[in-house]
Amino acid sequence: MRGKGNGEKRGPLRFCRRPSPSASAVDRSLQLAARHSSLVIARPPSPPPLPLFFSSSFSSSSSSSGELQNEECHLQERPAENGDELGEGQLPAIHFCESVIAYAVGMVVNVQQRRDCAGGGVTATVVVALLVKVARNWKLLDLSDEMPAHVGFLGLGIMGSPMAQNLIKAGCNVTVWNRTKSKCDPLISLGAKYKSSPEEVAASCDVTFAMLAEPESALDVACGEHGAARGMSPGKGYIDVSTVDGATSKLIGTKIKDTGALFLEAPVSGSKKPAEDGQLIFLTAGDRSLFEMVAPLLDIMGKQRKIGFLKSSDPLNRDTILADKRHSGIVGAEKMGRRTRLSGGATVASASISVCDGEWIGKLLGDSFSSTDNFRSIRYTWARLLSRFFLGDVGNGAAMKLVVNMIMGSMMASFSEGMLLSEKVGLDPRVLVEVVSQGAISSPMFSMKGPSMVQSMYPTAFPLKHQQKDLRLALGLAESVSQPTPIAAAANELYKVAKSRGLSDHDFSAVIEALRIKLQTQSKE
Ligand SMILES: NC(=O)C1=CN([C@@H]2O[C@H](COP(=O)(O)OP(=O)(O)OC[C@H]3O[C@@H](n4cnc5c(N)ncnc54)[C@H](OP(=O)(O)O)[C@@H]3O)[C@@H](O)[C@H]2O)C=CC1
Ligand SMILES: O=CC(=O)O
Repeated sequence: MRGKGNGEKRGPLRFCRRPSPSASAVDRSLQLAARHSSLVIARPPSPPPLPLFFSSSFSSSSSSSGELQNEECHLQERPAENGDELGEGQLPAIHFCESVIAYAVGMVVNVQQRRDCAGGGVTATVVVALLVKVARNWKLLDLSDEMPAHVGFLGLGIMGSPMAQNLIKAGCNVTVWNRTKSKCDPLISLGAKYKSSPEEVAASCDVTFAMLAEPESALDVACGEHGAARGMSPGKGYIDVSTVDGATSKLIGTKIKDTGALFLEAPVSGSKKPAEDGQLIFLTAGDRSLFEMVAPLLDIMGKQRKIGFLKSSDPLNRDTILADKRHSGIVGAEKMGRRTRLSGGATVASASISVCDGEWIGKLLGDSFSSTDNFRSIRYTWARLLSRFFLGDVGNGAAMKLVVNMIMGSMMASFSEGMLLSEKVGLDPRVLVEVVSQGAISSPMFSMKGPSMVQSMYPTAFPLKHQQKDLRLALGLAESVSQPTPIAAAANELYKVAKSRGLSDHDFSAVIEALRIKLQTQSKE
């Protein structure tokens, strides 16, 4: 028994239960016992199957209106890696133990009663499972996953606000601070507490996230006069999710760790919309134990995909399905009939996936189905692909983020150049966007931003000034290992021109305006 109610102290760090626990093995045992009682007594619960991990790549096609029509998911069997976790379908160990306890005690009761008929076994197992459930509800037996009870959030800009909001909506106890206090108000109205300095937030919370503009503000908020470090102490944790360079991150990490607290750098990939939808990718490094403690929080803010595998006696007739954490069940799958033989002899099918709000579509294993209930009768296992990566020592998360954003900044500059060239030679740039979206260089970024770029509109998701900052920091990183990066360097110059023309707070796709200015200047000469 581990007593740890909401906010209760357990050692220095307080934990609470996950806000939305998934159905436990006991719940499932009860459902199973009710529906297939012979299964419950016929044999003890099976051990968790060996973990299977798959890498996936997605390509999407879009309609002429640019709307996402479907996604195709290709899977390849691969060894387990950082960021992988087993899904529920594979019975995490804790749920397995619960089932074993329920079953074993049920058998003991059964034997003591000297009843060996099936009905007695079922009754005993169901009674014990019910007792376990009651004990769990009364916190006499708590086998659920845990997460830090009090969460601080510093920096409520484009990214920080929706991230903190998702934590609040998920039931976390969140305390916020932002330099401009008015940005805290919408979160306070959702239930967040407010403190007037980073120090006070850190002092009152178990873990504190920070999402600041650039290295200087990240450093100031963490280590300044009333910075978070002053409120830190052993058992607490500081997670900096801002995009900064490795040196800044190391400095912040050292100051935090000097207080006895734990530190994790965790910059995110994904912009305003992924932050709102809880679909971010976390690139973490630092204290592994803090990474594990805050994993449930990262999963609230971050992307999760669940890939299911229908079991079939015919290895050539296995199907893959994809679930999305925003939906309670599998979001939908449509059999394509295309199958791929993969390395190691494993065989999985390709399936095209459509999100359809909980309703089933398509066909699996040749059977039509239209409801979640129908699906539940099909045996399947699934792996959870999590979008949080633990990359080792502090600095590696920052470096990964800078490399990714260096590529992104160059891609956007190149896309802009192509759009202007297509215009110049008399092509319709809207058609270019469509052509690009259908081919090998398609990217959600081009499909999302292309249509508004054609209209010279740049609604801010990722501010141009931050993209230029990332290019600057990436060039510094390259310099530190003497690697030439001519393409990124050229792109950086364009973003600098855009900044000097007052486009800092526009979306980074406004870099096309810097090219336009160059064209106009040239034609005047
Ligand atoms: N937007 C995006 O698509 C993404 C951004 N990022 C990165 O996340 C970080 C935040 O980005 P985003 O939310 O877009 O940026 P915003 O510019 O919207 O927000 C910046 C935040 O930093 C605060 N801040 C700035 N300077 C200071 C300072 N001197 N002292 C205290 N606080 C300060 C701002 O406070 P105030 O409100 O008072 O100005 C605000 O809370 C950046 O590092 C960015 O590169 C990462 C992934 C995607
Ligand atoms: O840092 C920006 C992003 O979109 O990721």
